Amino acid sequence: MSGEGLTVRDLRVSFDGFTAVDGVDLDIGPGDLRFLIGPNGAGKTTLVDAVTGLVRASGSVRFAGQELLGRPVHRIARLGIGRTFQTATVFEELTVLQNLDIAAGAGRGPLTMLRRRGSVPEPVSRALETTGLTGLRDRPAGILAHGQKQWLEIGMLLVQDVRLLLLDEPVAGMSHEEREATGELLRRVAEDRTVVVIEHDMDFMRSYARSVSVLHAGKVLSEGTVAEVQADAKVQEVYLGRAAEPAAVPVPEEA
Ligand SMILES: Nc1ncnc2c1ncn2[C@@H]1O[C@H](COP(=O)(O)OP(=O)(O)OP(=O)(O)O)[C@@H](O)[C@H]1O
Repeated sequence: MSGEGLTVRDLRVSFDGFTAVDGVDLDIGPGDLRFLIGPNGAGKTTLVDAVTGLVRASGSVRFAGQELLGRPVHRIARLGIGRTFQTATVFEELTVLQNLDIAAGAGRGPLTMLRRRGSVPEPVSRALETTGLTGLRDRPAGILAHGQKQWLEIGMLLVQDVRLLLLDEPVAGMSHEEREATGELLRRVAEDRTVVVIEHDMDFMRSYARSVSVLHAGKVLSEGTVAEVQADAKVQEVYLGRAAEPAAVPVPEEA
């Protein structure tokens, strides 16, 4: 495994006096596939918003030796940090290839993009292969299945050479097969990048997480391997107290 790690220290985000992220510390090593789980409103998305510059925060967030807090969104992106949202944002009327080419050109001038139009740049063909979309490269993104759109969005981060990917519920609404394919894709991506996944799907988390941080009320409640987190009485209490959300209950496997 290689790549850069993410270090978060005493991260705090407040909205009008309400503290959504309340002194979070995280050490996410290079090549980790870290899942952030926790009940609704725990602060998971706000934490990712803070890392990517979408909300103001205090504390420290360092990636690849650089402090991120205080930088504007585009400068954080330029450091190799990219995210997806719960709804895929691809250009539906353009082909898969065109979507990837535009993403790859995000950091290039229009002349460079014109010169390259005739051939498929190497990072784009690699992203097509990694995401399994090579056979669909000339189809409009609008006809892709839900899962394939999410993979395209991940591919758009890969062609930008994003080193830290932050993915918000990447398997929401996916079929069983799509979930498995996504898990395998994330494993491939994490071979040489750092991946952070916000997730409510506990089966998916159990199958693919290398490490887990459980957030609750803006704080890190528990952290470790899947087995360690599942065995943590504090985690069981938080989830088992939420009978209205049975899908979110991480029942210990060997209990
Ligand atoms: N822009 C905002 N203004 C005010 N409060 C906000 C804002 N964004 C988030 N919050 C609040 O901060 C808390 C954390 O929200 P956040 O979306 O980060 O939780 P989450 O763990 O991602 O939840 P979910 O799993 O439901 O997406 C919630 O109480 C939410 O209502």
